[in-house]
Amino acid sequence: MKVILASDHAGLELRQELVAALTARGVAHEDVGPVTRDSVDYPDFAARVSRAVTSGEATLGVLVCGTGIGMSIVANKHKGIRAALCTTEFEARMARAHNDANVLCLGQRVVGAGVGRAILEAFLSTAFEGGRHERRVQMIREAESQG
Ligand SMILES: O=C(CO)[C@H](O)[C@H](O)[C@H](O)COP(=O)(O)O
Repeated sequence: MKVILASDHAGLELRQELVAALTARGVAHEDVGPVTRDSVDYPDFAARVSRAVTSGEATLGVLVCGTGIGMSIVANKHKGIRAALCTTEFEARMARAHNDANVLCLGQRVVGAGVGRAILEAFLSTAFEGGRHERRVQMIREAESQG
């Protein structure tokens, strides 16, 4: 498994916390920035992570902005991306187990570092359940193809 992470300026510190957590846990990851708190535009970073996931360069993506909303809107415009904006561990588990979400979005202005780390842990440690959920995820793919 390889995780790719990005943020905008409003998510930089939480992203750095998550990178440190992945390093401590020994999870392969790539941090694609930004490196300073200078104001940047979240669509650029959401696109970078989304393309890495859809191309197979990374298994899962993590995007952090102020609320996580902008990142999730952009990521979900990318075909093959199922981005989940999560504020609780439960949502993160369900996003993986039921929706096979492949991008986790977090808001640094919404959740603290401890909760953010716990959400990431839940997201990474939960497998897609398949079964009835596979049929529904397939319906999402079909909806994407229909435009
Ligand atoms: O897209 C967002 C809100 O839906 C993100 O939270 C951004 O990080 C936020 O809009 C950035 O705001 P700023 O005033 O430019 O710091």
